[in-house]
Amino acid sequence: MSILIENISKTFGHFQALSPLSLDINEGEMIGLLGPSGSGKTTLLRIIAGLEGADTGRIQFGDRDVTNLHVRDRRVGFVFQNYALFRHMTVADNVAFGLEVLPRKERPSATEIKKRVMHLLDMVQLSHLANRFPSQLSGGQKQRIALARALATQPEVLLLDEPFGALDAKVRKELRRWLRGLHDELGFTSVFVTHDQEEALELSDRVVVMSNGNIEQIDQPGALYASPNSRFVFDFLGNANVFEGNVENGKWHNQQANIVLPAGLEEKGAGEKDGQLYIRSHEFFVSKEPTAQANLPLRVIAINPIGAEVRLELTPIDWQSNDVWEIDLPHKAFDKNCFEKGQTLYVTPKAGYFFAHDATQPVLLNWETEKAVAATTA
Ligand SMILES: Nc1ncnc2c1ncn2[C@@H]1O[C@H](COP(=O)(O)OP(=O)(O)OP(=O)(O)O)[C@@H](O)[C@H]1O
Repeated sequence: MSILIENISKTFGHFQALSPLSLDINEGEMIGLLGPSGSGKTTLLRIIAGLEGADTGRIQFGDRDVTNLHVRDRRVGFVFQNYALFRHMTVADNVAFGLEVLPRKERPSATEIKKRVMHLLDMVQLSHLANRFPSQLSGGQKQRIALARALATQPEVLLLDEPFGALDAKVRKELRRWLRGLHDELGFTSVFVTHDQEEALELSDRVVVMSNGNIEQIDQPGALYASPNSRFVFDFLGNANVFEGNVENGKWHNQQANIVLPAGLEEKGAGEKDGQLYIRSHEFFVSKEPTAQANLPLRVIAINPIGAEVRLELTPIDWQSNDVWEIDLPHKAFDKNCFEKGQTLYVTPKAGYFFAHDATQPVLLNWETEKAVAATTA
C-alpha cells in the first residue's frame, strides 16, 4: 500500500510541531523517520496512523483518502516502544486480540483465529511460549509478540515508534534483521521512528531526516551518508569534526593550525572562502609530526576500543574548536603508533565537506585525489 502525505502540518497551541511537509512512500517500502528528540517524528507517525489529526493537508493510502478516517478504519498495525501487551492475557490471547474485537461479520471463526495465531507465533519463532503471560517474557520476546499482534489483522501498513528502543544493543540488532526479513517476506509498507542513525541506515529503504518539524532530506541510506545536503544532516549522520577556517595564502587557518586548500575549489565557487570543514572521524591520517598538507595538533584525552576500531578523543592545541574531536583508527594503525593519553598527535584529513559561510550547498573535498567536487544533493 503506497502512502501519500501532502502538506501535512500540526501545531500544539502556539507551537508548530510540523511545518507543512510532503512525503511519498511506495508500496512495500520501509521508511525510517530519523531525527533528534522533538523533531516531530512521532507526531508525523501518529498523524499517519490517525491517532492525531493534522491542521492542514491530506493523507492517502493507495487510492483511498484517509485524511478524515478514524484510526480503526485506516487498517494499520502499530508497534510501540513499550510493548503495550495486555498483562492479564496469555501470549496467544494477546496476538488474537485484534481479530477477536473485529465486528462479527469481519471476524474469522474461532478455529480460523487459532490457526492464524499459531501461524503468527511460528513466524516470530515463539510458538512454544503461546501460553505464557507477558511478565514471563524477555524484552525482545515481548516486542516480537507485539509485532505478531500488530500483524494479526494483516495490515498493509505497519507503523512502528522506536520499536526496539528499550532493548539492549545485541537484541536490537537481531530484531532489526528479523523485522527486515519479515517486511520483505510479507510485503507490507512500514514506517518506523528512530533517533538511532545506525538503525535508520541499516533498516530503511529510504531515510527521512527531520529537524524542527521539517524534512531536511529524504534519501537512500548510502546516498544520504555520501551526499548530505546540509550541515544538520552531516552532523546528525556521522561523528563529524568541524574545523572553522579563514583563508590566507592558500590555506585555511585557525590560530596556529592550518590545512592546505585542495585543488579545484575555485571552479566550484568555494575558492579562497572562509567557512567550516566537516571531516568524519575515519577520514584522517594520524602522525607524530605535521604533514605538508596539514598542521593540526591535538592532545589525546581518551582512548576507547570500539569493535574493529579504536576511537581517540582529542582536544585542539593552540587552535579553537567547540567540540572534542573524535578520530577512529583501525587497531593496526593504533598499535603501530602506540598512542597514549596526554600525548600530542597531528591529524591530516583525507576527505571532507566544506560549507562556505556564504553558501547553502557543501563542496566535497578529497585531498587524496586533490579534488573538490560539488556534493550532489537530493
Ligand atoms: N500533545 C502534545 N501537546 C503539546 N505538545 C506536543 C504534543 N505532542 C508533541 N508535542 C511537541 O511537539 C514536538 C514534536 O514532538 P514529537 O513527539 O513528534 O517529537 P519526536 O521527534 O518524536 O521526539 P522523541 O524522539 O523525543 O520522541 C515536541 O516539541 C513536543 O513537545
